Amino acid sequence: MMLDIRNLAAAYGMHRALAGVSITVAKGEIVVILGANGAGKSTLLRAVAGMCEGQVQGDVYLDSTPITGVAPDLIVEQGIAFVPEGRGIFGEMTVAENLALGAYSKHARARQAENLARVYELFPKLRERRSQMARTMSGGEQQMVAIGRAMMADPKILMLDEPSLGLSPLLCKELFQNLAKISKTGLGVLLVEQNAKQSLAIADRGYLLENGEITGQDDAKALLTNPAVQAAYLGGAGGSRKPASRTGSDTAPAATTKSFVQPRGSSGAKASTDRLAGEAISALVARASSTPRPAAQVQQVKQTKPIHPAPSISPRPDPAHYRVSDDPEIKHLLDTMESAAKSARSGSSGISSGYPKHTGNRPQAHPNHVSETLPEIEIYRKNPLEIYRRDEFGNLVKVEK
Ligand SMILES: Nc1ncnc2c1ncn2[C@@H]1O[C@H](COP(=O)(O)OP(=O)(O)OP(=O)(O)O)[C@@H](O)[C@H]1O
Repeated sequence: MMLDIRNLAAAYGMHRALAGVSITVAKGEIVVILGANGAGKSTLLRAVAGMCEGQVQGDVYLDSTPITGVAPDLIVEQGIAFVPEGRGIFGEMTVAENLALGAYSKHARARQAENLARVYELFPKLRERRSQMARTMSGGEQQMVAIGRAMMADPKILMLDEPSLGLSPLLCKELFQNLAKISKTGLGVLLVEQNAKQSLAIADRGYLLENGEITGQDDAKALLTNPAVQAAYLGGAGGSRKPASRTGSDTAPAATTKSFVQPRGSSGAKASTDRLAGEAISALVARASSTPRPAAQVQQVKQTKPIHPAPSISPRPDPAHYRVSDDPEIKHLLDTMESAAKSARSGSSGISSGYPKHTGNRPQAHPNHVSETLPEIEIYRKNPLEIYRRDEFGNLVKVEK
């Protein structure tokens, strides 16, 4: 087995995003992971690529070599290339320059010419447009650049996070046909997709990811005809391709979605609360207090009532003078978060003791000690890659994405 993911778990502070995930991808195989928004699909790919911002536990093997805890650039060097959601290509660089960036590892540099020929053969349009600025390319062409750049790393496994996002149906079709061509060259493809129909059509196997856990797996053809998969992902009765959003509609219940894919016991409202779990309560209150809340947000918070039963609600003050920290619901929420944060720091939640491998330099609280000071802020973010180009005077100028 080329890629072997065993028992992978990931958590962002208090929020568990993945648990016990095991997935395999063989040489030349296309494997698709289907899941609702927030199911943990991106976290899974980022964890395998060594780029997860949270704490990761479990084992990942590439051709039987363990790669868990290895730095992202070394994972690329070992043979896993990752095309993130949003592509991440450099708009102010030409197509050829973007492709060349993909061959930065020693191993890939040695095979740069060969890989470039392979990319141009797969995507003849990239050869035609090699001198064009990437930002002036269409969405589909930019996706080709992103995939081409990943292939310049000479990978054994290509991982893609929702590559069809934002593409027209015609371009989606072309994209999936291209992925099928790529797999025929011997690469294993691990794909996260919301476009279940077209991705399953080219895939060999698929996994269903629900609330961070694998809840089903089968041959792609069997999944295509599975009534539950059809209902949840293929526009069947009561189904929805985007059952829950992480952003604006977080708090809206996806009542029409079948429970087969709806994240269990969670909602967007809980997830967004958990995202704040690492931040100091004092900072949250200070930030909230200085920001008058617009009326629309008042409405959203009210919708969280079923999840966080609030104390009785007093009449709303004048919205012009409204301060978030005065809201009893917010106070209740902050109190809950603070006590959760305290118990996590005292070791009772098991999060800090359960994720020993990648916790960085975070100080570990003594198990019996409950700190009286407020929690410090924890930031799960790594520096983005920055690229500079020399101008005609020899000065370095940052190339924007
Ligand atoms: N950097 C982060 N910090 C805190 N929480 C995060 C972070 N990234 C993701 N999460 C949370 O982890 C959970 C899984 O997120 P993830 O992005 O992996 O889901 P997804 O299945 O890829 O969703 P989508 O289809 O919307 O991209 C969500 O609840 C999300 O809010």
